[in-house]
Amino acid sequence: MFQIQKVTVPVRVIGLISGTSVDGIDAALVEITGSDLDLRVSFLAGETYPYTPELRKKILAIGAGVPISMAELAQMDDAIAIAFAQAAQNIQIGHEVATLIGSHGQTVYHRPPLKEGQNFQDFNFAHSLGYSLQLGRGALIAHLTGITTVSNFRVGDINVGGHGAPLVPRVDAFLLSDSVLGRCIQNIGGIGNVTYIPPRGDEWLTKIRGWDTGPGNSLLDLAVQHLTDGARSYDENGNWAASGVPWASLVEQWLKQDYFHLPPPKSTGRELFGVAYLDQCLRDAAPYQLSPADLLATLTELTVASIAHSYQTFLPQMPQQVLLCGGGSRNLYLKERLQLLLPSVQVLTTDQVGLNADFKEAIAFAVLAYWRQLGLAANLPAVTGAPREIPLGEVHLTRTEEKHII
Ligand SMILES: Nc1ncnc2c1ncn2[C@@H]1O[C@H](COP(=O)(O)OP(=O)(O)OP(=O)(O)O)[C@@H](O)[C@H]1O
Ligand SMILES: CC(=O)N[C@H]1[C@@H]2OC[C@@H](O2)[C@@H](O)[C@@H]1O[C@H](C)C(=O)O
Repeated sequence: MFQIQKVTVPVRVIGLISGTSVDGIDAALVEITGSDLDLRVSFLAGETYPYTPELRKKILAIGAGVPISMAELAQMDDAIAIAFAQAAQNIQIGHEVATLIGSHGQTVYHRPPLKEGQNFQDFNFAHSLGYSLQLGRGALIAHLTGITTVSNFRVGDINVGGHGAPLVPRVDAFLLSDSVLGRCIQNIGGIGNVTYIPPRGDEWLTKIRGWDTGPGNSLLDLAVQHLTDGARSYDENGNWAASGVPWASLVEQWLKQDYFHLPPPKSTGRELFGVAYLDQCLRDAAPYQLSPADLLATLTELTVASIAHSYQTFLPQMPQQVLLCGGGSRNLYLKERLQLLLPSVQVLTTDQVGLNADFKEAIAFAVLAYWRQLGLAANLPAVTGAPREIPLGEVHLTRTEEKHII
């Protein structure tokens, strides 16, 4: 069985994730040494492998609540695992083979745990556990690639009462902290999420915070698809939105929504910020007869205003820097608007401090798998709401490794 001993020799790991944008599988091949403050990741390759249009359509459909049979669910689980295994094979071309895969899989459903006083189907389960389902089973990825695969990272945190998300903050802490500067690492994928990292010092790890800020690109992408009858899937560089003007009173109205006022720990998904949410936004905007560009500028403003508002409301103090990552970090208009709303803060991307902004999540799941093999904790209780730190992920051995155990 593959096991990491004292890690001074780099371990070659593949990280795989498809996020809430469902745009394809991000694969990163990295070499890792160390464990916490000495953690070092060297990025060897990164690539996004798009899903086939049929598979993407099915994933979006079940995510939007279209009912399917158990047999179809099992088929989807395997179809996604096959696509992930293929991505793992492709990313290794031209490199020495990896010894470990960390696969997040594809989230198709996420229900955060209930907070005290919230109702669920007429019953008040004060401590009801959350539920999060990622498809693309790790066992099949290990079977097809011949590489030990760690998957299903969220369930361990959820089983002890946490949200199971976000999980990247602990990795952010060790790869992106600074001895002097306070930083927010802001991912803008389909959903936005933040990691607040105070300068390294006494008890700094316990002072880290993180939560899902709300919509990232999800509403923007859906609006672009709606406005172009599906001809375009996103607004490249935010150019279309940049030609419009945000409608302040609508943003103000939308910011009253409960999620933005819920204190952390909190997590969300397309279940909330999806098609039905955009439909409501379109109904709210109808009386103003906004041009398509104004609508996109207004939705962009909701994303940046929800980020800025959550920092101002929930952070112990404002950071000196915000480091953007995820696809939304490429939206120049969004970046410009965020800088305007946070004038005292320097808005950069993680690329500018040496960590690839497009593949940071894939890199993080490589690190989480590596930590799992070392038996190290992966969650941060202050972020997920779990009562304690625990190692996360299920380890799937290859067939050869299994025979060796028998
Ligand atoms: N050049 C660009 N200009 C504007 N937007 C972009 C650009 N490139 C990517 N995006 C946006 O980023 C999205 C994809 O982001 P990303 O891959 O980080 O999301 P994800 O990982 O699926 O989501 P999550 O982090 O919520 O799981 C695209 O759907 C698009 O909206
Ligand atoms: C349930 C789920 O898949 N959540 C994702 C999603 O995408 C962004 C945000 O919502 C974050 O909470 C999380 O992903 C990242 C990788 C995380 O766990 O840190």
